[in-house]
Amino acid sequence: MRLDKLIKALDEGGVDYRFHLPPGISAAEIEVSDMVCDDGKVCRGAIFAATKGDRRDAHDFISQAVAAGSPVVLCEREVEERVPQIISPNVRAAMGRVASFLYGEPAKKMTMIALTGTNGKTTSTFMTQAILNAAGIKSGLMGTVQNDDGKSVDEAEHTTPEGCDIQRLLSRMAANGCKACAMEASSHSIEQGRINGLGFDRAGFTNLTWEHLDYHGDMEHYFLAKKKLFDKYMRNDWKACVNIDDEYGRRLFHALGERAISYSVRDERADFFASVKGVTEKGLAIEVKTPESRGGDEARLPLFGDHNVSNALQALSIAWSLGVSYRDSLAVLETIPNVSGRLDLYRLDNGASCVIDFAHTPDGIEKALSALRPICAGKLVIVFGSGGENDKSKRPAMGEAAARGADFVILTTDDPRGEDPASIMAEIEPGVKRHGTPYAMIVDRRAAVYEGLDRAGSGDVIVIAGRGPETRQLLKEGAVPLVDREIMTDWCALRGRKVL
Ligand SMILES: CC(=O)N[C@H]1[C@@H](OP(=O)(O)OP(=O)(O)OC[C@H]2O[C@@H](n3ccc(=O)[nH]c3=O)[C@H](O)[C@@H]2O)O[C@H](CO)[C@@H](O)[C@@H]1O[C@H](C)C(=O)N[C@@H](C)C(=O)N[C@H](CCC(=O)O)C(=O)O
Ligand SMILES: Nc1ncnc2c1ncn2[C@@H]1O[C@H](COP(=O)(O)OP(=O)(O)OP(=O)(O)O)[C@@H](O)[C@H]1O
Repeated sequence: MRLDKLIKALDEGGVDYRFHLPPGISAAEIEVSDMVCDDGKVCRGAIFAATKGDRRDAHDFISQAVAAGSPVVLCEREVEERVPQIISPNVRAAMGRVASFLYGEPAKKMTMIALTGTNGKTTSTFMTQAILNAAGIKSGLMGTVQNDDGKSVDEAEHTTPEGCDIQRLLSRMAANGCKACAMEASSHSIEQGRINGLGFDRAGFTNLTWEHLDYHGDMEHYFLAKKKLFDKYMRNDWKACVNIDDEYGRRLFHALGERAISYSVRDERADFFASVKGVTEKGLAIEVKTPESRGGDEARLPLFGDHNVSNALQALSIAWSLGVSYRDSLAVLETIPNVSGRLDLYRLDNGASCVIDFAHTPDGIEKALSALRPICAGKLVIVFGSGGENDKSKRPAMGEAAARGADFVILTTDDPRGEDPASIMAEIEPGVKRHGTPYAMIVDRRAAVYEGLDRAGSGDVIVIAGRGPETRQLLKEGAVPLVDREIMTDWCALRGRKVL
């Protein structure tokens, strides 16, 4: 796209910016084709968006970006480099809007769906995408685990990418024939304006529990950040699907009025309701009521836990609101593959089971353990830690949830980042001590998992929680490769055990 055309689009789109064009440069002679916010990713023709982060001010990298081929910068103050400058007071919040015009407003070509909430976003987003794809509505996906542009799948860096990365991904989805995009909207991304430049046709709210209070301060502000999605980012004729089993979900449901569709695993009056009729080692038998049926529709989900029934209802209600029959959706959910690292269950040849799960909040731990209790004939053991340099207040509550739900707790290291792993464990420990559950503290994660597996005999279930499919452990010294599933398979190899 020619720069003068982009500038015209920004003017017509009402974007708040000031344009600085150094003398002797013509905007009509500059081609821009991409936008990045990391100077290491600059290629010829890419606009460099200079954000201010927690650690660095990217204005310091503008000269490197220009040298690498950036013909234009999006920045917060005029800089010396002799390049055209799109100047905006908050680049992080502006880049999504600017990039949306650069990439031809790709979101407008698709049905846009955003799912928010503390837990369950990834799972519900996967389910929604699978249902839409099966219904012939080709759908892309953006989320914590991966980004899918309709052709290829890449590992994700963030739950919700930066604004320019969102728009680039959407343009690839549109080019690959996607008619919809199901994405996760984290509270950070809403608060920072990473989703600016987007409008949504459907949004979902899964739940709001203790997490990210280091960032939001308290639950009220955390809720208000999530609520902004529904107040500021919805298009005409939007609908929202809301979990009314959650206290904040009920509040949101009442605030949204007739736009809201409710779902519940507790309250039969909800628009979508499901109850668990049976639990086996293969999953759950559920009965479902929808706005079109009075109940009696049965389905077998290859998943565990009420929380996954809730996630299934989130996806079912979103798809139904887009015209997909609930029976077709249930058929898809009956064969849905497990989302990587979400209650991945491995049966070992000694009769024990090992489960890898991403639970990293008090509620996630509680839900994961209560999902596994019905299929645990023996002892339920949990191995987990808590991430460093994020919400410290949740640590004792995580310990308490683990001690309440498990028969044995092993505290260990998660991603300590710059913090001392033993100090993090010491902050979880008081919560564990509130119950009489026996526990151990083993700093080295591999040794902790080995200890859990060594303890597990026939009928026992050991849950390795907190990291799901993550591949790198973030230590003070830097990132090291570490995959929980590989620790389990290494243990099997060492002890001569097999995964069945
Ligand atoms: C690692 C880290 O601390 N990152 C925080 C930081 O991001 P940042 O990328 O701006 O980092 P920075 O190092 O300060 O760099 C500033 C800018 O300079 C650029 N740069 C930097 C170095 C360089 O050599 N060249 C260069 O161009 C960077 O690309 C960046 O644009 O500053 C941002 C603004 O305050 C934070 O949002 C961000 O948190 C990262 C993204 C993060 O993961 N935050 C978490 C809490 C988060 O957002 N999580 C949610 C999911 C939450 C959930 O639901 O669980 C998410 O959506 O991912
Ligand atoms: N609906 C739910 N309610 C409570 N806990 C859940 C729910 N769904 C999943 N969990 C738990 O939370 C963990 C993370 O689930 P999932 O990845 O679907 O959520 P998320 O919202 O994407 O999380 P994050 O944004 O932190 O990646 C799961 O491993 C499980 O232990």
